[in-house]
Amino acid sequence: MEDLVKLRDEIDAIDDQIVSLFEQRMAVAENVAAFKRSVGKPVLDKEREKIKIQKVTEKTSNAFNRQAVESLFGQIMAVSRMLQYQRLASERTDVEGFQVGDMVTTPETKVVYTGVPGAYAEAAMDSYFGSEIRGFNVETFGDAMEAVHSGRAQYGVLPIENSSTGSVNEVYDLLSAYDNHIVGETMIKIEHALLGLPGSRIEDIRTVYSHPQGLMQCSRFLDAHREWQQVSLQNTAASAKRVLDDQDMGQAAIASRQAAKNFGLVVLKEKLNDLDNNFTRFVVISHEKVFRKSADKISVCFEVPHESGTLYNILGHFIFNGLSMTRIESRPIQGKPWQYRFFVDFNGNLREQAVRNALHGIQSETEGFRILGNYIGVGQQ
Ligand SMILES: C=C(O[C@@H]1C=C(C(=O)O)C=C[C@H]1O)C(=O)O
Repeated sequence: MEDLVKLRDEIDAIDDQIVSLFEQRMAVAENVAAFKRSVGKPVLDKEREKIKIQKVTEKTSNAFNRQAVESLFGQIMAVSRMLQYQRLASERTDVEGFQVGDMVTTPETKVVYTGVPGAYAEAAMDSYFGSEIRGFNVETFGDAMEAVHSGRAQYGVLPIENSSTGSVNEVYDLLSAYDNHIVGETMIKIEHALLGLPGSRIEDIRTVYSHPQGLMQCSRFLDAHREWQQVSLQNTAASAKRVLDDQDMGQAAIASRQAAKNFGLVVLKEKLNDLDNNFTRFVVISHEKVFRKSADKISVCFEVPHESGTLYNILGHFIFNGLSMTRIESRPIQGKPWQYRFFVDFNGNLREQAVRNALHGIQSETEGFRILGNYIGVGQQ
């Protein structure tokens, strides 16, 4: 025991030196930040870091320490950069052109959703905006993005995630492709039903239409009817419309009860989803770069270089600045096999310094960085 106390004393003495040297190093890093600001040089200097790692690892005496020193200095330089980003971010007044603003709607405000009346997106629009707006529908998610981008609609409502089947990939891809921004979100409970023509019976069904998500969310029910042909359409309400248009007793749609009402269909079976707790989260988008003072959730996207440890370093900016991530998603980058664009949601407001620090660092160390929006998040069930 005596020995352990002695050894720990030794470690303590060494640690005192490490802390003191670390603080000296950080003070120099601060001067580096001031110099870089004066000449307009970026914080990250990959070449210098590479040489640095080479030099310090050469000074080690065995393979274990070589790897340990590489990792340790990777970390030391990462915090040195974070300090520099903090200094530089505190001088910036603007965050990517986002302005504080309120969402004002009037009975003339045009809001676009995808699908035909009765689509879940229409229900999401109603739940977010109420009835005092002018909603209109388009066929595809791309059409909705385009309508918001061109100003034909002030807002758009698009599904982004389902609690049982996950992300709506196409909407993620459109969010990164278009210069539109998330200004709100809403969540609705999805309850699928099997809809047929009046007089049709489950025994006669041969073809079932729905959105791919609708088919996926009812996979257990459909498994029990494997002889049915499953056909994907743009959205669930369009599937109901198809059944009405074709007037074929052998066809059914998986859609909402509301869609049955809208298209004069009958409910052949209710509660089709595998899970009773089935929610879809919708984002509200706008072409304007606005956020509310009370906004508490931020979505960003970026690409990281195809090198080991890069994502780890980027996520370090959230952790180091005390920000809590709520979601991370990745999508393949078109034309760059096995490279990914990441989408991260985290809690915060663009006016907070910690958020600005983190975003400045992430922006500087990634490609194609974008703030997708800062909005009021809905409680995830
Ligand atoms: C301190 C600097 O800024 C960054 C941090 C480094 C470090 O802590 O050693 C090295 C290179 C830069 O990425 C610098 O440019 O020297």
